Amino acid sequence: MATKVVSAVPRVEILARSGINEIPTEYIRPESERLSVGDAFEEVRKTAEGPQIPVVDLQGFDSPDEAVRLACVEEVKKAASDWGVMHIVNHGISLELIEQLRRVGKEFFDLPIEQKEQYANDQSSGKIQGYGSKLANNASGQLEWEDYFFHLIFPEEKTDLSIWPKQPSDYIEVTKEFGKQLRVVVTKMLQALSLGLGLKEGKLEEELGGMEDLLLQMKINYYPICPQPELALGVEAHTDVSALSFILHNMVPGLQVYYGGKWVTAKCVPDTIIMHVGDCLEILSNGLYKSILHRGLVNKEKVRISWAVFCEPPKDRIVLTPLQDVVSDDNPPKFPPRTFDQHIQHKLFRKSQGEFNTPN
Ligand SMILES: O=C(O)CCC(=O)C(=O)O
Ligand SMILES: [Fe+2]
Repeated sequence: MATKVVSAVPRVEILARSGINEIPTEYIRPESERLSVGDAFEEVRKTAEGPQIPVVDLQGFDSPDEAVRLACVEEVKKAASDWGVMHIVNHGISLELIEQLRRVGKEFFDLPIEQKEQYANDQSSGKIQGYGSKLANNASGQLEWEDYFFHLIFPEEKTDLSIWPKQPSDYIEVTKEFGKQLRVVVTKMLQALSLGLGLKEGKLEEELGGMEDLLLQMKINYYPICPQPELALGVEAHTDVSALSFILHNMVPGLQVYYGGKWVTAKCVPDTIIMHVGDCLEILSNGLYKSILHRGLVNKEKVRISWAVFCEPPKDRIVLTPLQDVVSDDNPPKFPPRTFDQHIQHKLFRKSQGEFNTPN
């Protein structure tokens, strides 16, 4: 008798398709947080006025004219130190490749659940790559309204293609190519950010492990339609532990960043990639570049898919500490030295102590 693959982990997609009008209590956010949560489509309309995530044009960075190049560095520096997040235009990745990436990710998530379950991760045994959903990691058992697929995409020799989707048949080819091209953008951004700190352009890249050891990890976030978007979050408020994170999405709103004491909903700006400064870069720059608090809203109308790529230093080999050139007697180090792994453990510990009381 054929047995059906049934996961012990509840998939949000199944829940969303079951026709429920009310979401289970595990997905309902605490009352204080709910005050600022709403349907993403309604929230993005409200953001039309007020401060907006800056749009940064990277074209000038390749200019032979030094003044044009420096103006671009200034723009990147300003956005990274004021907001810690920006929409990048003229990033250098063709729209065609981005469309292909969107297509193969969507085609994977369009597969029947049983097929996706064959790629299920197993967080309890440390197998973190693959298809997954958030497991409750605190006493309140709070869950997020999303399923995801997580895997390393660069450097190529560290990828494990055996766990990548085999369907659609060009998933691997397209995603590999995207990883390669995004890696070029990573170098460019790290160069601009290094120059912005008054450092040699290769400094941040070198501090983070360089071509061999800086890892690009991709998480495809799949947010099903939610019958009560004003009660749930797709991704709860957090800062990224990475050095940099890049986000593409299917032009459905959802991302919010906490700026100036308010949640600002990101607009869908065509032909741009969103880039966040993560905790590692905040540490290296001694807080000049900000790792901004952000979260994901859901909505009643459309499935949202986002592709987040986290650029991470090696776990144990590098000690992250504010760079010598950016600290002084007037600007002493704001962060103690920690490896990436120690930083993650420290954050988990603080969370388990209930220390992150997120703003409303
Ligand atoms: O879906 C998004 O836009 C944001 C996702 C995110 O913040 C994350 O995966 O860390
Ligand atoms: Fe994030």
